[in-house]
Amino acid sequence: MALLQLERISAQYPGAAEPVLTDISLDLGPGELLVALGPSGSGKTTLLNLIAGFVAPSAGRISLDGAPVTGPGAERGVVFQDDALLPWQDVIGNVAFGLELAGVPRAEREARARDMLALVDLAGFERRHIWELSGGQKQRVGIARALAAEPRVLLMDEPFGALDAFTREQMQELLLQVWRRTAKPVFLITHDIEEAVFLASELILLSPNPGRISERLRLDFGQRYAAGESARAIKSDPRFIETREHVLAQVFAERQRRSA
Ligand SMILES: Nc1ncnc2c1ncn2[C@@H]1O[C@H](COP(=O)(O)OP(=O)(O)OP(=O)(O)O)[C@@H](O)[C@H]1O
Repeated sequence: MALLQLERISAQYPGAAEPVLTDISLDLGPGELLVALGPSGSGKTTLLNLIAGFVAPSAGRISLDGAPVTGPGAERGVVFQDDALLPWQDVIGNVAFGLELAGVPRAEREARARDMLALVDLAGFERRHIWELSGGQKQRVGIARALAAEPRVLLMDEPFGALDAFTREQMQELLLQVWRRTAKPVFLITHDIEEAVFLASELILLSPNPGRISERLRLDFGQRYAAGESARAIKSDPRFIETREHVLAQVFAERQRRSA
């Protein structure tokens, strides 16, 4: 059964002549990693904000566990590209911050924060200051913080977009490990084709003006990585290359159609 369901969603910003998204239907099932890939302006962030409850749809229905989504909620944890960590708090303070606001007692919230830091391979970093961390480590703190609230789904808005290429690959691998360890369903948006193909168990391609789903693909490269195959072996597999080229061709064909 779908945990998160979008049925024929459209969205339009006040005063805009055109809708930003039209007729978006998708399901996120348990243990899935759904990736939305699209060029700038195709409405990726809007789609994530609709699911997060930051923006309301102009038509259609969004539900989580069968209940309509009407605003933000702790059962949807969000990780942003530039994770706004609190500079005056140490690492564990940042991860436990939401739990503190929710009134969870100190011993319990610190125990949970420690577990989440271990999950993202940051055990031993609890008392570090935020300014002592690299970009990739900050993103891991952001993931640990989102998971600490025990959300039903994790929503990720271009989470690795600001990282250098090497760190970005490391973070993709870390995300797949976290995904395997927690079985947490993930919805992630990106404009990086290789990242999308590597991570997704289901990939949706978004086209702009107005944003809509132009193709859906079921993929298993991320599952293969999570099951122990090396990232290098997967990314040099002819099937991976073929899929990446197919997606690239779709994106270019769409761009050509638009400029014709
Ligand atoms: N709050 C807003 N008010 C009005 N228009 C907006 C708002 N947010 C986004 N838009 C418009 O909606 C369209 C889609 O934006 P959105 O950020 O969802 O796309 P995106 O695919 O995430 O793009 P990018 O990859 O550049 O972040 C753009 O034309 C943008 O100008």
